[in-house]
Amino acid sequence: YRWPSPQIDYLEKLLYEGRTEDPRIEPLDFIGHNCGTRLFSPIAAQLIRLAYHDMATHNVDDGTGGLDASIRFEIRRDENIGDGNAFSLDDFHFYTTPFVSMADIIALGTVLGVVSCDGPVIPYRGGRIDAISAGPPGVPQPHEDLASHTESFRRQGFTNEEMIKLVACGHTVGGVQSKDFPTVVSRTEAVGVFFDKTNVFDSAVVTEYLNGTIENALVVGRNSSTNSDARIFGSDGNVTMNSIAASEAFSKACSDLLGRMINTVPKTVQLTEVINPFPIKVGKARLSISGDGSLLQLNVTIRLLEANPNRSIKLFYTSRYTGAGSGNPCSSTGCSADPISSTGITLSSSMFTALSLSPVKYTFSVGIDPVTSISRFWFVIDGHDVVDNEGTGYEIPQDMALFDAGRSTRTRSTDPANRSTSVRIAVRNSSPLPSRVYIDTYDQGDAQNSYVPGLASFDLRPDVGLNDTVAGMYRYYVVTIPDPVVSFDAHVDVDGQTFTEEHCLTGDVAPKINVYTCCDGSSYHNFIVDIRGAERFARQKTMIVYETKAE
Ligand code: HEM
Repeated sequence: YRWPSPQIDYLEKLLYEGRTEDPRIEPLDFIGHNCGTRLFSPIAAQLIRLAYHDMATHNVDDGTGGLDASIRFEIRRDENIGDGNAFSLDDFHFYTTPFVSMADIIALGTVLGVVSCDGPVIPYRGGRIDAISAGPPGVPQPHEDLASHTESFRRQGFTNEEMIKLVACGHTVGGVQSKDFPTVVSRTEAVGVFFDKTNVFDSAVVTEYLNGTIENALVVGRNSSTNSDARIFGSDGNVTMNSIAASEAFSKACSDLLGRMINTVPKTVQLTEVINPFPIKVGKARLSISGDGSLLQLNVTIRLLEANPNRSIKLFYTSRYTGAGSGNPCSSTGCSADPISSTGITLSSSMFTALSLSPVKYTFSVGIDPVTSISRFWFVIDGHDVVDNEGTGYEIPQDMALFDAGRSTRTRSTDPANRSTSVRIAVRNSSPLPSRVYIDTYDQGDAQNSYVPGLASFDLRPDVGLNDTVAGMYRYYVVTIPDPVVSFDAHVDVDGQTFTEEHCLTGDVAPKINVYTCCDGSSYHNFIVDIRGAERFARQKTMIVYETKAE
């Protein structure tokens, strides 16, 4: 890894901080937080089941199928019955990007789901590629016999012993619902029956099975033909179940096997290395134009894994253009700036809690002389520790095309079809003038189109109403794009060269959403005020959501 890597940077943040940079989108790790439930079962259970059902069509013989989000096209099959699957897909699609697939998010959902129910930390790799159509059927069903289950798991790449363990690991949270499986749990009997008596990720499903107190409807259900867990768990005389009865053995087995499950991918897919929390994480660097139009402004964050109230941290940068016009280039030691707060913000998330980490994030917002601009930056901690991207510094690749979220606007409407964003790009004056200013947009699709992302391209025109800012050094270009667009790459073609600003978020467009987190951030008391894009939050019953007028 070397900064910047959009894919790894994004996945690391989503995994460990539990959120994206888009202020409209609920943190991913809030979804199943504290093993919270949705309808009948823990949300975590719904996320894990979705990942298994997506993976279960893998064929180890020819290396096809696996965790590839083909479930997007298979969701209406009988073998995928259950609202949890559809809800989970809908949860996940908000987190895809042009460089992170739905399959990667489905896999990440299992890791976060298990941790949110106090289960083990499963090592996570990225790089999955989404299928573009349905795969063959093949999710095991409870009425099938042991031979067909054994063969089904063999095809998925698991031995008999691994099958027993994987089913126990899956069936430690959640249960069977009568509305989905009325022959297993009668509708008049109950809404559903949980697999074990604890609502956490633990070995109770194993111990209750071994000591005969289990109520799991797939073990002691009223219909013996659908007691698939009983057949599987007992298939080797309980040898395997006994081997994972102790909690450490259960945790270890589940971390390994659920890890194998999410890493079961088509043979053409190359996964990344395991993504561990970065000891030092530099966020995305954004160069924009200050509110009063007089300066360039660099916004960037640095996250350190350990809290230290006595730490001092400074950002240094070098000029892009030296001796140009009236500007004052930085000296050879660089210009310097302090963070907005010297104490930083302590982060909390499901993963950081599971790993006993309390990282601190420092935010820098640095005004920069537009004449000399900026080419690279680095940090110095406590006056001596230099953090400089292995010697090269953190590069600002270009200052020709800058997304100006503050001067872009977004229409408000309760009707999604009437919402749009007017995107403004500040383009640095050049000779010759740019031949083309355009954006490549990305939207995450929706349930109607099986969450297939939408890609489009829009040309911008000079914005005559808003021109010549930053001492006449930048000109604005504008285009209005439809609402589903969540991100775009902005390009400026000048004299045979293309300058690009990547992964700009329409969610950054003013008026801003402020997410105020009450209490310690680990509870559900989140108040979202001054919200744009309220539709993003409509499903979240645990939050108070309201919309205020534009500032
Ligand atoms: C022979 C293999 C399997 C069979 C026959 C089977 C069957 C079932 C059935 C009938 C349900 C109830 C679903 C509902 O009521 O909507 C269920 C739930 C569940 N299964 Fe499996 N399953 C198998 C293997 C697995 C595996 C390997 C995993 C994951 C590692 C898994 C994870 C889950 C989870 C987490 C739930 C609970 C979902 C919830 O409560 O919302 N299952 N399974």
